Amino acid sequence: MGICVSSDEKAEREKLKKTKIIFVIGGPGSGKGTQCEKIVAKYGFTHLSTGDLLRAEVASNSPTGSQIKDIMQNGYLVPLEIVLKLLRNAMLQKINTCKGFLIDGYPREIKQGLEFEKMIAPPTIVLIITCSADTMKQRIMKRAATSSRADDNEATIVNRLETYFRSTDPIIAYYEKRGLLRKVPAEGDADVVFNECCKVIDIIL
Ligand SMILES: Nc1ncnc2c1ncn2[C@@H]1O[C@H](COP(=O)(O)OP(=O)(O)OP(=O)(O)O)[C@@H](O)[C@H]1O
Ligand SMILES: Nc1ncnc2c1ncn2[C@H]1C[C@H](O)[C@@H](COP(=O)(O)O)O1
Ligand SMILES: [Mg+2]
Repeated sequence: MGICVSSDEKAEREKLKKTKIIFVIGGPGSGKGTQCEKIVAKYGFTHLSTGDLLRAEVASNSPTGSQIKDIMQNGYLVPLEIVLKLLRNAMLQKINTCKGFLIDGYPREIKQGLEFEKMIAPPTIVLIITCSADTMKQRIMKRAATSSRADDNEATIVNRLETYFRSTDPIIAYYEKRGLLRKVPAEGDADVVFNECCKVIDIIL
């Protein structure tokens, strides 16, 4: 017997497939959130950061929040099922008003990308913000002075960088092969980086 899909669910899937979806990836502190804010201001897209969704879950003291708190505090990846469920729900909440999605911090592994396509839709492009590990570290340590993030500390940064570099090359190769990858160098000033992001986005509008 086939799986029964309700007409509401079919309509949601169709809407998600028609919406522009930009994955924004890059190392910890590379500037994903900063660029997404600028893109939102110019293009009116909806910004969803998986890190923000997970931090909100921790702050809510839900059972899932308790399950992932230590993982995040130590700079490791949260299980895919948890991240994707939060992300899909957040997308569905915005689908009727959204001009396009910026999915910040996802995918962190190829299987996240594959499962997203199965459950939601393929990305229109994958924007990768690139800078050196030293630059990332310096940016996070500067942010640590004012952020309340439990993972903005030297010990966790080491793990976050290791996690990033271990899992990212296969993601780059996978989306490059499909012609979806767009690289934006991010050593420079945030406005210079933004200018490069705009060149990439203007082409898909
Ligand atoms: N191009 C830039 N030049 C200098 N500082 C920057 C630049 N882009 C972002 N920053 C600063 O670096 C810090 C990290 O930026 P941001 O939060 O956007 O990174 P992120 O990739 O979202 O990090 P995370 O993965 O930890 O969420 C912030 O304090 C931000 O103001
Ligand atoms: N896509 C993700 N998969 C697994 N874990 C994730 C994902 N996005 C965020 N996380 C966890 C692990 C990260 O160290 C923290 C903070 O994310 P950030 O993008 O730096 O805000 O959350
Ligand atoms: Mg961020």
